[in-house]
Amino acid sequence: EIFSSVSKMKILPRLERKLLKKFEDFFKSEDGGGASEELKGRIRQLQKSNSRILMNTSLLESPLHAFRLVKRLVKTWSSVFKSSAMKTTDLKLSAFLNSTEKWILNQDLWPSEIDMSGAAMAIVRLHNLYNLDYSTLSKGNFLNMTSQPMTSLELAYVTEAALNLGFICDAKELISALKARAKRPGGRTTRIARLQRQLSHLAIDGMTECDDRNNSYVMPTLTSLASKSYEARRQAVRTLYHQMCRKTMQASIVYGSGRECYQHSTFIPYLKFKAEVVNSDPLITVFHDVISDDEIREMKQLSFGKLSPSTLAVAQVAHEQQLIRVSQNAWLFDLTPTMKRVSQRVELITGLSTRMLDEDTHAEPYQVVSYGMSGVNGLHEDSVVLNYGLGGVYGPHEDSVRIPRQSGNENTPLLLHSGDRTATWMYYLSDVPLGGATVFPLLGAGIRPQKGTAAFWYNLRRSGEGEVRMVHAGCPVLYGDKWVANKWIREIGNIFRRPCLLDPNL
Ligand SMILES: O=C(O)CCC(=O)C(=O)O
Ligand SMILES: [Fe+2]
Repeated sequence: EIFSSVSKMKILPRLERKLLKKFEDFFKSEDGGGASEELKGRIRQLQKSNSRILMNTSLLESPLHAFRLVKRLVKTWSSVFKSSAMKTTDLKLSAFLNSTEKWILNQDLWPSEIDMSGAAMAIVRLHNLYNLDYSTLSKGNFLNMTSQPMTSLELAYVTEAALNLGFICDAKELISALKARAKRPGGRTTRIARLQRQLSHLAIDGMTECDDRNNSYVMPTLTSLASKSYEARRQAVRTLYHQMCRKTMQASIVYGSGRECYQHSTFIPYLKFKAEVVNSDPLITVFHDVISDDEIREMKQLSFGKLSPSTLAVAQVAHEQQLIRVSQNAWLFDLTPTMKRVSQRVELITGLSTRMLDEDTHAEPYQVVSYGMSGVNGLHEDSVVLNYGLGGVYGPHEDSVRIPRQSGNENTPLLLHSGDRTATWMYYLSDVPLGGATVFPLLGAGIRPQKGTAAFWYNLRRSGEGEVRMVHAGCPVLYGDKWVANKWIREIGNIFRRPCLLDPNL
């Protein structure tokens, strides 16, 4: 699928193939006489790895394979260029190496060190959150996919990523795996000593240990939570969020207490939609088969060139910054007949107006979100948009913007005219084989993405106050590609369709 974010990753083996071809051609040419057997051997080795992945690029939907490919392109290739340039005195070979390295580094999609550490971080985040086993990983297995065992160097990169994320527990497990290897004949320990030093610094900085792995954590009541500090509340929500992500990993599409199925009618008599109540109070509903594959294709097509890294929401802790939102988004207006029709459907089903006006608009344009690893380090913001589709995530947040979250909040002027985001309608534009559920930590409810469905809920109470229980999050994507389209429906244009009530409890 050309519009998927993993598809950019899938272009890489073809790019590597072109690079290999340049070497092959050079070896065969008159100028190639100076190439050593060693260099030819390394290229043959790389050809083998390249053909393996070219034959089955869907392997790259797995973070382990993705990491290994990026590592090869960044590290192995740079060592090929550097060491052969150092070892040779042949001018023609030097010139070839020089120009070829320049050529490849100029390819927009060619990954950099940042992408490599981003891929390693994705692996750690996924292991941490879903309680996966590092000894399985070090044997080269990720979920149900098997491959060659990881090298110590690869493991060390992943360990470094764990340390950079401040994941002490994960770093400890990885260091033990490295130590077990060092005991074998020929094992090396210098790298381990360095990683261990880094780990002890982290511990001194007062980072907590292994706190999130608790599956039996029970949410304190909302009233008792209200008296707690902001930090304590945030931590409680995070723990529940992680718990919910684990619970929904392999659940059926809808996970919640109030499951109930019904035919949702519209004012067009024959037009009914299958609906499922995910949670009854506050209400969260999932609607099935509300957007067709053709409509989805058009929506992705329209956003493809417009995707840019999502701005990060508030970052509380420096090292957690990258955990909050790893995705790209594009804004789409109702400019085509398809988009108009897709919006009318939202109106038909919810009874709310999605009319877009210059001022006092009833709804926002679609925010199409694709979860990838661009922006992982917050460093990528200005560079070429890369989206390798690894470990995309959106941490717990509320969609309503009544309380400006940051000074200079960009939403404030819009808020004055159109009111808050009364309701959220979210189309799911892809299936996600593993991970990537939308979860509501305070309600114990969750929705697994299914192409063609949509979720709907109100962010405000009838009194106009924000509904704090609607905190929700997108779980990290373990495998596959995730796309959603948000339609936020505004308050003022819908005041008669959803009248306000004075009772703050409603
Ligand atoms: O991707 C998801 O599941 C949630 C997305 C979301 O909450 C948002 O974009 O506001
Ligand atoms: Fe949201």
